[in-house]
Amino acid sequence: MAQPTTSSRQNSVRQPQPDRNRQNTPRPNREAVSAGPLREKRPSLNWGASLDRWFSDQRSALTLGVLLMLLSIGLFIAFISYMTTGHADQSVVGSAFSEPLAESGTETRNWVGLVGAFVAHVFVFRWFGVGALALPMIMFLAGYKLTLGRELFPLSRATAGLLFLAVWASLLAGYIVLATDSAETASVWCGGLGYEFNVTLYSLFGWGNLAFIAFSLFLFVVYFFDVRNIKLPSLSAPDLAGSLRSKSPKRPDATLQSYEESEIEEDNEEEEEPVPVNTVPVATPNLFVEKEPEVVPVKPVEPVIDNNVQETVSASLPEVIAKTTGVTLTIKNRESVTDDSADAEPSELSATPAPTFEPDAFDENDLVATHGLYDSTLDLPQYQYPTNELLTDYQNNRKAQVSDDELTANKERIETTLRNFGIEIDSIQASIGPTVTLYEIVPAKGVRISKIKSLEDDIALSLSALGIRIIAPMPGMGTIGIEVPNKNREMVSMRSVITSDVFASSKFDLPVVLGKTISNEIYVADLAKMPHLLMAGATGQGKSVGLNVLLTSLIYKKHPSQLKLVLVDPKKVELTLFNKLERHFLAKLPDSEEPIITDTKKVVNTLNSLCIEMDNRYNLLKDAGCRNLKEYNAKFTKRRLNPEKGHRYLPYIVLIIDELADLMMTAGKEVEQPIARLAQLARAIGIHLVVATQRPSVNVITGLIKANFPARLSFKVTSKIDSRTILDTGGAEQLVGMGDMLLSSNSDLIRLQCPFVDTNEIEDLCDFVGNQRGYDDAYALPEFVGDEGGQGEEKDVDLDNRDPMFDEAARLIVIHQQGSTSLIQRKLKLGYNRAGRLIDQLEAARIVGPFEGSKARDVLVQDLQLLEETLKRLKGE
Ligand SMILES: Nc1ncnc2c1ncn2[C@@H]1O[C@H](COP(=O)(O)OP(=O)(O)OP(=O)(O)O)[C@@H](O)[C@H]1O
Repeated sequence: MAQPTTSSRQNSVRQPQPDRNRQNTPRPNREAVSAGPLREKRPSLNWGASLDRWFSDQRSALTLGVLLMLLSIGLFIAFISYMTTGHADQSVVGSAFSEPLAESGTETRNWVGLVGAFVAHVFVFRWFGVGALALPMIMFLAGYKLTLGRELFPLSRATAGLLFLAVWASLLAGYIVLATDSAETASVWCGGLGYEFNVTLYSLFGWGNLAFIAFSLFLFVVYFFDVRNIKLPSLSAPDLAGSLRSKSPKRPDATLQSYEESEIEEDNEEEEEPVPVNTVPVATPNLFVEKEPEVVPVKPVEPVIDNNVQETVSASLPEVIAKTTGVTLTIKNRESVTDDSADAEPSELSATPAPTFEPDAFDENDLVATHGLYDSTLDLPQYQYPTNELLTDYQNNRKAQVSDDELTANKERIETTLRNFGIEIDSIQASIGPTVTLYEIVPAKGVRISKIKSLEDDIALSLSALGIRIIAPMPGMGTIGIEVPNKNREMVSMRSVITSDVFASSKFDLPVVLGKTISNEIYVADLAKMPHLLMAGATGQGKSVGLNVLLTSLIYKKHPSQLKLVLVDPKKVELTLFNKLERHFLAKLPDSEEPIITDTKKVVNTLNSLCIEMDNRYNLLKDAGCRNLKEYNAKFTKRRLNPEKGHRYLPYIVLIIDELADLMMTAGKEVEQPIARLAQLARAIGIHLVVATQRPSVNVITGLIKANFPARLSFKVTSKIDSRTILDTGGAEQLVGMGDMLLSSNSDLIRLQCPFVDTNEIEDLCDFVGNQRGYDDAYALPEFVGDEGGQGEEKDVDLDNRDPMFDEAARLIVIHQQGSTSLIQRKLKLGYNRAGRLIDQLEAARIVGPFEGSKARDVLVQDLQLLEETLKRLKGE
């Protein structure tokens, strides 16, 4: 027989085929189809792919989902019906195939007819008995997921659980049926499986097979709920009552917020951070709870009866066990709690503090599939980025052109001056910048560059201009540059740079627009890469405007959830306008009233607090196996980091200090050390420093500070020495003020004109942002108790009234030999305040040494044995 030719096969492929997915899959270009190698495109050859396509088509999923739900309801009714009418139907089902169908159909008593009776007969009578009900439940859950795209309960776990219960219920019912000798009437409850199994087991163990059935339940509970240990209650009656009460009060539909509100009422101090208003975590507490779960300690709890709160949580299996047997199971697996009980704090299920609680079944794939990527901006979903109209359009001042006459005259003067000193030049070219014009000279062969450089003052004199700067040689150009200030300079408006393409399309992490270069290009830098910036400039030369420009750039580009500012303003007036951003962009110490720090003592505390934040962040990065903030946040966004282990989205923190000189005078080493420490280490974890000073002298910009600030920016300074101090080279003393500046970064020196932003514009900007809905409070930095605070508190520590977690914390500290609050915080999952109180108590008990700045305290007890003795002594045993 003639085989079809290749072309005839191709033709058959090109025949119009009914394709259900046509609307979803882009239709291939006709020509491409006819011209391309068609053999590979034959859809009929790849069943797997077609099936995949069919499933990925939302219409198919919807159809299948609804079908499954309908079937599950039908089956459920059929099974229930069979359990009541099964006996009557058994003969009908038995004779169904020997008699006409219509006849059998009319005889059947099942509510879902003959089919219902038949299916129920198989599943209920032959197999699982009452356990068969699990089947329609599983089908319903699967159908629900397919139809609505989300899960009522985690499907795989629910299926596993229900399948177990199906078998187990059948076994238990089988046992009861056998024990009561009621197989004749009640075998429908246990099904064939349960009955036969029990009969077999009975012949082996007698009535002891109940132990087997009970043990199988125990095994299931252990593995399904990942139970690690059983704590027999050593609690007194009120303790137990307290502990049970502490876990049960819950509104059935309690959102995370409402839960936290009640927590806040209980212990206001425990609050660590403003609760982010992120809709995703609110709806699904299984996901990103930004607040660390607090372990509920076992302590006598005063009965608190809250009328709003009812014990309506559907008791989970471990709870039932706990209530009925008095044995508390410590549950490790968070997901074991069903969806609505996921509202519950994990540790609430344990009557004993459970520092070992580590939810490890954190299935990020499931989470991303169900909820999508984490979006920090959903904290403030309505937030509007500032509009360009808030900034003034300085049309009139736009261009200050240098006239041709001015250009030629300057060129000639330069040439003459150089010739007068015996220097010949081959060519001279001018490029006009906003503030200065650069004359680029190609010197004749044999001219020594140093000679030209030494003529700086003479050239300035002949041009009768201030602020001439000679760049000899121009880096990478083979020319010599002479910068001559323009008579009429251009004012670079903030609006013109913000609206520029370079800035608008910038993908930098922390883009800051620093100004215009000499060739009129807009210069945008990434503060995250700098990674810190030192700024100097004599008074009135544009430093404050420069800081405002920097802040404006960041506020224009960043969402409040991504950036926090710590503003230090010892001059008290420069940054006050930014007060309005308190609930959006500012960060402050928990106890401080003012979001902008003006008091030196507070500055020291804030800097140390940032060091703690840095340490905390490093610990988080270490746990997450990430090298820097970007990787960490990317991982968090993909929901691969478990918030219950303390992980959270980490915003960038930019610390701005407006006047370092003042601080160095009043606090010296106290500020120098944390600044240097932050500058050395904080880049990777997203804390960046911008430090400005009027006096760039060596006792302000010390070697320690300078070494850690590779990017430095100088406005006009008063002397060459100052210029050297800040830039390591002269030149800043030659600048012409009003935002004329030199940026030294990676050994490049660039002259820039800083944009101008006026106070009115800043005011409008801050009003615009500040009037929008923000967080409840400023971003809370970790609490830091200064030296004298620590001393004072020591007297207040009452060791008779120790924290319930005291022993646990002491053991932790001794095991790790590290007296750090953050260790307690992380390992015991406590708030900062409570961890701080614990460390004070540990100090009072002489388990740790006194406070030593941002370093961890000494641990005074060497091993656990000694510690246990100390603990006994404290208890008076
Ligand atoms: N980029 C700029 N473009 C145009 N004019 C500017 C620019 N920067 C500053 N000026 C002018 O210089 C004045 C002083 O600037 P600014 O207040 O920033 O100085 P400062 O260095 O902060 O002074 P101080 O240290 O005394 O606070 C401004 O009022 C403004 O008129």
